[in-house]
Amino acid sequence: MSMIADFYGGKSILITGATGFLGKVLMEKLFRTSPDLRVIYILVRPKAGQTLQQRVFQILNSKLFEKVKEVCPNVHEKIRAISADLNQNDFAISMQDMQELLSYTDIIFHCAATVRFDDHLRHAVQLNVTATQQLLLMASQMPNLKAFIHISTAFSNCNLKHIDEVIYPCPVEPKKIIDSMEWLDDAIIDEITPKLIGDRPNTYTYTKALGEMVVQQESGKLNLAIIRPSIVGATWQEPFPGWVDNVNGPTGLIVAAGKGFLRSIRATPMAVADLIPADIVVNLTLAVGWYTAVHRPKSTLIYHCTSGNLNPCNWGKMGIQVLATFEKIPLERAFRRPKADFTTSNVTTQYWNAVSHRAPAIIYDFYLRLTGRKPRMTKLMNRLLRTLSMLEYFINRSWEWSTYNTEMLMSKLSPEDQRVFNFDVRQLNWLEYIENYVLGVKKYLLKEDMAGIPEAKQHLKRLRNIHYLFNTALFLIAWRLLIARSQVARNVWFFIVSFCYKFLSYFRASSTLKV
Ligand SMILES: CCCCCCCCCCCCCCCCCCCCCCCC(=O)SCCNC(=O)CCNC(=O)[C@H](O)C(C)(C)COP(=O)(O)OP(=O)(O)OC[C@H]1O[C@@H](n2cnc3c(N)ncnc32)[C@H](O)[C@@H]1OP(=O)(O)O
Ligand SMILES: NC(=O)C1=CN([C@@H]2O[C@H](COP(=O)(O)OP(=O)(O)OC[C@H]3O[C@@H](n4cnc5c(N)ncnc54)[C@H](OP(=O)(O)O)[C@@H]3O)[C@@H](O)[C@H]2O)C=CC1
Repeated sequence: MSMIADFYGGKSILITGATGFLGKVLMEKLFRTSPDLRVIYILVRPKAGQTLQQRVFQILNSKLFEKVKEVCPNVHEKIRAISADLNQNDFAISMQDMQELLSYTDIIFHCAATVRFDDHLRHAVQLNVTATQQLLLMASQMPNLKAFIHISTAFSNCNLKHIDEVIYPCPVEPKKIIDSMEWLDDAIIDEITPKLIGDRPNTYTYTKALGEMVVQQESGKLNLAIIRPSIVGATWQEPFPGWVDNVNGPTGLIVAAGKGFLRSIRATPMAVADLIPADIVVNLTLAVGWYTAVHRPKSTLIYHCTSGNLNPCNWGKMGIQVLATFEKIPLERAFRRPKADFTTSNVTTQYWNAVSHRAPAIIYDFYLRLTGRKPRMTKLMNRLLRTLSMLEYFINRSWEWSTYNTEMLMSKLSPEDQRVFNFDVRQLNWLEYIENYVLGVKKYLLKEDMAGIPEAKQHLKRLRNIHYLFNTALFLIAWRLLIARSQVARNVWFFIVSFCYKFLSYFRASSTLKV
């Protein structure tokens, strides 16, 4: 009997960010392990021409929710999508919906955020700080609320090397930042952004740190906890291995490597790749929700959901395994063969960017133009290089996160809960996980059919032949130009030709003698 699953039975749960990567895995696990929960309220905005209902329908009918439908056939009735935009005052929730949320909510999981690294500070503050503050205000008016779980990031303090499960204050109070965003114009915000974020690499990590401070300021009144996952990757085991549906973090680079766009990346192979599977994050989150509501710790506990100190893997090992998997199971219609390497200096990075990224893109676009098609590769490559430059900060450093609270919580779980809500990253086999991750990228993100593997391998063989042909042609042209211009090259060429001629004459003469 799982105490955690039992706890969520009959409860009304509010999830923000339920349409996101982590939110969907969280919802799936809740429905699968506690099908008798009362309702899950999700705050959703209409997006990309889809209504709320269409968005929910699409999620529930996706591969991710296949198992849920077996254990909870009436899942459609248990999900209540509430129209909300976290950028608006009171989230633009109708009075009636607001009343329902305030009256019934038992637990809140706050996952919504902007995870873009390059977001304008005003927008990042609005979503990651102001919206958190507003949600806390709403929470304080909920008579039945038992726990508020805030999802932050292990990188909110990435300006430090060793990070404990505590809140590190930012120099400027979040309230002051929120106020200033209301009256400062964009130009001034742009000017002060580097000063405000200080030694953090982007507005994302900075605003997530401010969000934590906002949560801490409410800790006297509410029963709160903060979860800090590191780099969230595809699922490890549940509902099945390798599930992933967006390109954030390493996923996009795995796609780019598999399609042959990514040939070199500035990374430190020995740096710790602090990846954490999405299902581990979700299991910890649900265990924290239970523990916070039932045991009501005296202070707001912070839980690091990281892998580095318990079961470290490095980027070198990860990269090699990604490429090894693509050897066996290639992606379809690759641009070039998957073959990438790590570089460590700025000079070599610039060199390989020019030779391995920009030059092939220019040549391919030239070919597209010649064949009457629209060039697109240079644009795509520029975007990839921009993305690489944004991610580089995280793949050239290592951090140490202490995990006392997470380990303490593990020890409080019954053996059954440790099994059903397993967040023990020590049990994870990295090579197996990465292989499943790559497979998941192919199947669930790119929706490629496994039956297409022989054709994909054939395509890679063709690319290899084109590569050899191209290199030979390039060499011959270069050589021809060289001997036209240099006496030394002509002498070398004369020497090689006469040597070959003599060798052939000798070979012919000796074979004639034998006869
Ligand atoms: C020895 C052998 C070596 C072999 C090596 C080869 C193997 C390679 C695999 C291993 C590589 C490991 C790399 C690890 C990278 C680690 C990242 C760590 C990040 C840690 C952050 C902390 C965790 C968090 O808390 S937050 C969650 C993470 N958030 C993000 O990841 C968001 C990042 N994305 C952005 O901020 C933006 O998308 C940005 C700024 C990168 C680009 O913005 P832009 O406006 O230019 O474009 P978009 O419209 O957003 O997208 C354009 C285009 O790019 C695609 N794309 C987006 N993100 C990625 C990505 N991560 N990788 C690749 N491609 C990406 C996107 O889909 C769009 O494509 P279209 O085709 O145009 O639609
Ligand atoms: N992915 C990762 O590697 C990590 C993530 N985290 C944290 O985990 C949480 C979830 O991240 P993840 O699932 O990856 O992110 P996603 O980008 O996949 O999801 C973000 C969610 O927030 C919602 N959202 C954004 N803006 C609004 C808005 N204005 N109104 C309503 N909803 C909005 C999105 O809705 P919509 O679908 O409408 O856009 C989406 O559901 C975040 O707090 C993030 O900081 C922490 C560490 C690592």
